[in-house]
Amino acid sequence: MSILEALRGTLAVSCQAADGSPLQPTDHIVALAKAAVLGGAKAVRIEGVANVSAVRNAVSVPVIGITKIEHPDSEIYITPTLEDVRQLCEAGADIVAFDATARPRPCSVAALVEAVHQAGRIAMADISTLDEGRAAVAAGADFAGTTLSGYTPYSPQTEAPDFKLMEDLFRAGIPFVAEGRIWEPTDARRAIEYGAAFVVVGSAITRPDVITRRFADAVAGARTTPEFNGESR
Ligand SMILES: CC(=O)N[C@H](C=O)[C@@H](O)[C@H](O)[C@H](O)COP(=O)(O)O
Repeated sequence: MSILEALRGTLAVSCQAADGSPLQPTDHIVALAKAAVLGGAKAVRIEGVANVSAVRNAVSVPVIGITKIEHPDSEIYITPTLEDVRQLCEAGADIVAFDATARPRPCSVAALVEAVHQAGRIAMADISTLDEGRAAVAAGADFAGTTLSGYTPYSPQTEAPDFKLMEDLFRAGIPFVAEGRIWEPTDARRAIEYGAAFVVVGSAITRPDVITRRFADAVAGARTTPEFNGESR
Protein backbone atom coordinates (compact mmCIF):
# COMPACT_ATOMS: atom_id res chain seq x y z
CA MET A 1 0.00 0.00 0.00
CA SER A 2 1.33 3.48 -0.83
CA ILE A 3 1.99 5.99 1.94
CA LEU A 4 -0.92 8.12 0.75
CA GLU A 5 -3.33 5.20 0.72
CA ALA A 6 -2.22 4.23 4.23
CA LEU A 7 -2.83 7.78 5.47
CA ARG A 8 -6.34 8.07 4.05
CA GLY A 9 -8.84 9.18 6.69
CA THR A 10 -6.25 9.46 9.46
CA LEU A 11 -4.74 12.08 11.75
CA ALA A 12 -1.26 13.55 11.34
CA VAL A 13 0.24 15.76 14.03
CA SER A 14 2.47 18.74 13.43
CA CYS A 15 5.20 18.81 16.09
CA GLN A 16 6.80 22.23 15.87
CA ALA A 17 8.07 24.70 18.42
CA ALA A 18 7.78 28.41 17.73
CA ASP A 19 10.67 30.82 18.29
CA GLY A 20 11.12 31.28 22.02
CA SER A 21 9.32 28.05 22.95
CA PRO A 22 11.07 25.92 25.59
CA LEU A 23 10.21 22.92 23.37
CA GLN A 24 12.66 23.93 20.63
CA PRO A 25 15.51 21.48 21.41
CA THR A 26 15.42 18.46 19.10
CA ASP A 27 14.96 16.04 22.02
CA HIS A 28 11.68 17.74 22.85
CA ILE A 29 10.47 17.61 19.25
CA VAL A 30 11.27 13.88 19.21
CA ALA A 31 9.32 13.42 22.45
CA LEU A 32 6.34 15.32 21.02
CA ALA A 33 6.41 13.11 17.92
CA LYS A 34 6.59 9.91 19.97
CA ALA A 35 3.70 11.08 22.17
CA ALA A 36 1.66 11.93 19.06
CA VAL A 37 2.27 8.44 17.66
CA LEU A 38 1.28 6.88 20.99
CA GLY A 39 -1.97 8.81 20.76
CA GLY A 40 -2.75 7.53 17.29
CA ALA A 41 -1.06 9.94 14.86
CA LYS A 42 -0.36 8.14 11.60
CA ALA A 43 2.16 10.76 10.38
CA VAL A 44 4.03 13.70 11.86
CA ARG A 45 4.90 17.06 10.34
CA ILE A 46 8.33 18.23 11.43
CA GLU A 47 10.22 21.49 10.84
CA GLY A 48 13.98 21.66 10.35
CA VAL A 49 16.49 19.26 8.82
CA ALA A 50 18.02 18.11 12.13
CA ASN A 51 14.57 17.55 13.66
CA VAL A 52 13.41 15.56 10.61
CA SER A 53 16.45 13.35 10.82
CA ALA A 54 16.04 12.72 14.58
CA VAL A 55 12.30 12.05 14.35
CA ARG A 56 12.78 9.78 11.30
CA ASN A 57 15.05 7.62 13.46
CA ALA A 58 12.66 7.63 16.43
CA VAL A 59 9.23 6.80 14.95
CA SER A 60 8.04 4.48 12.24
CA VAL A 61 5.20 6.61 10.81
CA PRO A 62 5.75 8.78 7.71
CA VAL A 63 7.43 12.14 8.31
CA ILE A 64 6.25 15.26 6.50
CA GLY A 65 9.32 17.48 6.41
CA ILE A 66 9.50 21.24 6.03
CA THR A 67 11.99 24.00 6.64
CA LYS A 68 10.96 27.45 7.77
CA ILE A 69 13.33 30.13 6.60
CA GLU A 70 12.50 33.81 6.93
CA HIS A 71 14.08 35.84 4.15
CA PRO A 72 14.03 39.65 4.02
CA ASP A 73 13.21 39.69 0.28
CA SER A 74 10.48 37.05 0.18
CA GLU A 75 7.29 36.11 2.00
CA ILE A 76 7.82 32.44 1.09
CA TYR A 77 9.17 30.76 4.22
CA ILE A 78 8.06 27.11 4.08
CA THR A 79 10.69 25.06 2.18
CA PRO A 80 11.53 27.89 -0.21
CA THR A 81 14.44 26.44 -2.23
CA LEU A 82 15.76 23.31 -3.96
CA GLU A 83 18.51 23.12 -1.35
CA ASP A 84 15.85 22.85 1.39
CA VAL A 85 14.17 20.02 -0.53
CA ARG A 86 17.48 18.24 -1.01
CA GLN A 87 18.36 18.42 2.68
CA LEU A 88 14.90 17.30 3.84
CA CYS A 89 15.02 14.28 1.51
CA GLU A 90 18.51 13.42 2.72
CA ALA A 91 17.26 13.67 6.31
CA GLY A 92 14.58 11.08 5.54
CA ALA A 93 11.35 13.03 4.97
CA ASP A 94 8.79 10.77 3.28
CA ILE A 95 6.66 13.73 2.23
CA VAL A 96 8.13 17.17 1.56
CA ALA A 97 5.77 20.11 2.02
CA PHE A 98 6.49 23.55 0.54
CA ASP A 99 4.77 26.89 0.02
CA ALA A 100 2.90 26.78 -3.29
CA THR A 101 1.15 30.14 -2.98
CA ALA A 102 1.04 32.61 -5.86
CA ARG A 103 3.30 35.12 -4.13
CA PRO A 104 6.68 36.05 -5.67
CA ARG A 105 8.99 33.13 -4.96
CA PRO A 106 12.64 32.19 -5.15
CA CYS A 107 11.97 28.86 -6.90
CA SER A 108 9.06 27.63 -9.03
CA VAL A 109 6.57 25.10 -7.69
CA ALA A 110 7.31 22.84 -10.68
CA ALA A 111 11.04 22.80 -9.86
CA LEU A 112 10.37 21.97 -6.19
CA VAL A 113 8.00 19.17 -7.16
CA GLU A 114 10.52 17.75 -9.61
CA ALA A 115 13.25 17.73 -6.95
CA VAL A 116 10.95 15.96 -4.46
CA HIS A 117 9.96 13.36 -7.06
CA GLN A 118 13.53 12.82 -8.21
CA ALA A 119 14.33 11.82 -4.63
CA GLY A 120 11.41 9.38 -4.71
CA ARG A 121 9.36 11.34 -2.16
CA ILE A 122 5.82 12.74 -2.09
CA ALA A 123 5.19 16.43 -2.82
CA MET A 124 2.69 18.32 -0.63
CA ALA A 125 1.80 21.82 -1.81
CA ASP A 126 0.81 24.21 0.97
CA ILE A 127 -1.76 26.55 -0.58
CA SER A 128 -4.21 29.28 0.43
CA THR A 129 -6.74 29.29 -2.45
CA LEU A 130 -8.42 26.96 -4.92
CA ASP A 131 -6.46 28.44 -7.84
CA GLU A 132 -3.18 27.75 -6.07
CA GLY A 133 -4.32 24.16 -5.48
CA ARG A 134 -5.14 23.79 -9.17
CA ALA A 135 -1.79 25.24 -10.23
CA ALA A 136 0.17 23.08 -7.78
CA VAL A 137 -1.44 19.85 -8.94
CA ALA A 138 -0.97 20.92 -12.58
CA ALA A 139 2.73 21.42 -11.71
CA GLY A 140 2.84 17.79 -10.51
CA ALA A 141 2.24 18.05 -6.74
CA ASP A 142 0.73 14.87 -5.29
CA PHE A 143 -1.74 16.82 -3.16
CA ALA A 144 -2.49 20.25 -1.78
CA GLY A 145 -2.61 21.24 1.89
CA THR A 146 -4.94 24.00 3.09
CA THR A 147 -2.10 25.07 5.43
CA LEU A 148 -1.71 28.63 4.19
CA SER A 149 -5.34 29.72 3.98
CA GLY A 150 -5.52 32.77 6.24
CA TYR A 151 -1.81 33.42 5.93
CA THR A 152 -1.80 35.18 2.54
CA PRO A 153 -3.43 38.63 2.34
CA TYR A 154 -5.85 37.46 -0.38
CA SER A 155 -7.24 34.39 1.44
CA PRO A 156 -10.06 34.51 4.05
CA GLN A 157 -8.80 35.69 7.45
CA THR A 158 -10.80 33.60 9.90
CA GLU A 159 -10.18 31.83 13.19
CA ALA A 160 -11.84 28.65 11.94
CA PRO A 161 -10.51 26.04 9.52
CA ASP A 162 -11.24 26.95 5.87
CA PHE A 163 -14.01 24.45 5.16
CA LYS A 164 -15.10 26.43 2.09
CA LEU A 165 -11.67 25.86 0.52
CA MET A 166 -11.91 22.15 1.37
CA GLU A 167 -15.30 21.95 -0.34
CA ASP A 168 -14.00 23.81 -3.40
CA LEU A 169 -10.93 21.56 -3.65
CA PHE A 170 -13.08 18.47 -3.36
CA ARG A 171 -15.54 19.68 -6.01
CA ALA A 172 -12.61 20.51 -8.34
CA GLY A 173 -11.21 16.99 -7.90
CA ILE A 174 -7.97 18.23 -6.31
CA PRO A 175 -6.54 15.82 -3.75
CA PHE A 176 -5.98 17.68 -0.50
CA VAL A 177 -5.02 17.46 3.12
CA ALA A 178 -6.77 19.64 5.73
CA GLU A 179 -4.36 21.69 7.84
CA GLY A 180 -4.60 24.95 9.74
CA ARG A 181 -6.55 26.09 12.81
CA ILE A 182 -8.18 22.71 13.44
CA TRP A 183 -8.89 23.02 17.18
CA GLU A 184 -11.65 20.55 17.88
CA PRO A 185 -11.90 16.81 17.18
CA THR A 186 -15.26 17.56 15.54
CA ASP A 187 -13.50 19.89 13.06
CA ALA A 188 -10.96 17.17 12.25
CA ARG A 189 -13.77 14.73 11.61
CA ARG A 190 -15.64 17.27 9.49
CA ALA A 191 -12.53 17.83 7.36
CA ILE A 192 -12.39 14.11 6.55
CA GLU A 193 -16.08 14.24 5.73
CA TYR A 194 -15.36 17.17 3.38
CA GLY A 195 -13.03 14.91 1.41
CA ALA A 196 -9.63 15.55 2.99
CA ALA A 197 -7.21 12.67 2.42
CA PHE A 198 -6.03 13.15 5.99
CA VAL A 199 -5.93 15.89 8.61
CA VAL A 200 -2.90 17.66 10.12
CA VAL A 201 -3.37 19.18 13.58
CA GLY A 202 -0.61 21.24 15.19
CA SER A 203 -1.18 23.89 17.86
CA ALA A 204 -4.21 22.22 19.45
CA ILE A 205 -2.04 19.20 20.32
CA THR A 206 1.60 20.24 20.47
CA ARG A 207 1.73 23.88 21.58
CA PRO A 208 1.12 23.79 25.34
CA ASP A 209 1.69 27.53 25.67
CA VAL A 210 -1.08 28.27 23.16
CA ILE A 211 -3.37 25.65 24.70
CA THR A 212 -2.73 27.08 28.16
CA ARG A 213 -3.53 30.62 26.94
CA ARG A 214 -6.99 29.46 25.79
CA PHE A 215 -7.75 28.15 29.26
CA ALA A 216 -6.15 31.09 31.06
CA ASP A 217 -8.20 33.57 29.01
CA ALA A 218 -11.39 31.59 29.65
CA VAL A 219 -10.78 31.54 33.39
CA ALA A 220 -9.86 35.25 33.43
CA GLY A 221 -13.25 36.08 31.90
CA ALA A 222 -15.25 34.08 34.44
CA ARG A 223 -17.73 35.55 36.92
CA THR A 224 -16.39 34.82 40.41
CA THR A 225 -19.76 34.90 42.20
CA PRO A 226 -21.57 31.64 41.49
CA GLU A 227 -24.99 32.01 39.93
CA PHE A 228 -27.39 29.09 39.52
CA ASN A 229 -30.64 29.38 37.63
CA GLY A 230 -30.07 33.14 37.34
CA GLU A 231 -29.82 33.57 41.16
CA SER A 232 -26.65 34.32 43.06
CA ARG A 233 -26.22 33.31 46.69
C1 LIG B 1 1.01 29.03 8.56
C2 LIG B 1 2.16 28.17 9.04
O1 LIG B 1 3.29 28.61 9.04
N1 LIG B 1 1.85 26.91 9.43
C3 LIG B 1 2.86 26.05 9.93
C4 LIG B 1 3.15 25.00 8.97
O2 LIG B 1 3.82 24.05 9.13
C5 LIG B 1 2.67 25.62 11.37
O3 LIG B 1 3.05 26.73 12.14
C6 LIG B 1 1.27 25.17 11.83
O4 LIG B 1 1.35 24.90 13.21
C7 LIG B 1 0.76 23.94 11.10
O5 LIG B 1 0.40 24.28 9.80
C8 LIG B 1 -0.49 23.30 11.76
O6 LIG B 1 -1.50 24.24 11.88
P1 LIG B 1 -2.19 24.52 13.30
O7 LIG B 1 -1.10 24.82 14.26
O8 LIG B 1 -3.09 25.73 13.05
O9 LIG B 1 -3.00 23.29 13.65
